[in-house]
Amino acid sequence: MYDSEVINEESERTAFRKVEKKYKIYYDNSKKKKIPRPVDLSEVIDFKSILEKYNYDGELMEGVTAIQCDFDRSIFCLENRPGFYFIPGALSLEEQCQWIRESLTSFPQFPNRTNHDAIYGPIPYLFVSATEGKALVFEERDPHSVDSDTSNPKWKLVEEMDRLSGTGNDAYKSVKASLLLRKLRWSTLGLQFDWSKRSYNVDLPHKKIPNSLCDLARRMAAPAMPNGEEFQPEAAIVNYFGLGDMLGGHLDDMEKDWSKPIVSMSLGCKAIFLLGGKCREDSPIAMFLRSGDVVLMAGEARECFHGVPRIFTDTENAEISTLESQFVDEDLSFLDYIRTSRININIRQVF
Ligand SMILES: O=C(O)CCC(=O)C(=O)O
Ligand SMILES: [Fe+2]
Repeated sequence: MYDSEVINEESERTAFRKVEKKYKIYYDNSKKKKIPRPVDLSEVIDFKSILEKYNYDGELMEGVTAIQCDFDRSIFCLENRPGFYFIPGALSLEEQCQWIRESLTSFPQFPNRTNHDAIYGPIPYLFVSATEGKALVFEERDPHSVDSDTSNPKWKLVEEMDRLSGTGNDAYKSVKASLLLRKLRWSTLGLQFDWSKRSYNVDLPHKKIPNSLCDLARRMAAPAMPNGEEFQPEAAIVNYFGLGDMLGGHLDDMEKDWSKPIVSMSLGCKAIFLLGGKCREDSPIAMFLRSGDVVLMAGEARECFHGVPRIFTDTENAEISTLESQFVDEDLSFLDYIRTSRININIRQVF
């Protein structure tokens, strides 16, 4: 579902893939610099300008509707994608900063799992280690050992200088924490998903999603909940994107009840989101996702292919200057990270 590298030949020819390729970053080779190929963004729906125009004269573009409910932000829907909701600027700057910090520090911590677990086991304090210039030294796992204690990694953090001076022991290999941070692609909160079985495994050790994130998700989900029920956040996936990273077209079909929304929050650099139809042959609708935007996918929209073909990290297009100004007065490591990254937190009710 998340492996954008594995795109089989058939899907190479679909309408979804065609649009994905249109927006994906390609470079034109010049002698010295890699220059991103210009892309025509005129067909990308921009809910920020839709909101500005709506506030100004009450007008909406064709195909877009506004829903009336007792929510303190404007919510837009697409006529031909029932169950899809877009809440531009739903999160305050403080909320954005808070969830960026948590996404980088506490969320990738055991028992939450990350894409690194399969190779390295849990890595504590990855973000801090990266900013302190540390390296991780791994002890080769003994293939005959039957150690099942996954909370006890077989490696230690060392100062970069120690690493350079060498351990003199060939059984060790090392990798810079900063490289692992750049390669962090996802972490999972709450009930853990077993990718190999493509299902939630309630027996895997897990920690509840933090209450404040649950409260936020419940509040955001309310407009899309059937019969005024309360959303129960049980699992979340945090996606981390650097320049050139994309999330291929997929469906999130592992949760039992599709009438409940997926609450999806964008943080950091601006991205293009593609919302397709129920098959890959349906041409997707492209829209911008900015830091603080929230998207809800419920009902029929849960059956629609979607993905993120592009993030923008250049100053003109990333649109994170206000977010940057929040981070300048504190730890600059968050600022460094978010300048070239996007984080998405999507929260699900599983049962
Ligand atoms: O990054 C996004 O905005 C979408 C994420 C997503 O679709 C997912 O994790 O299932
Ligand atoms: Fe998804």
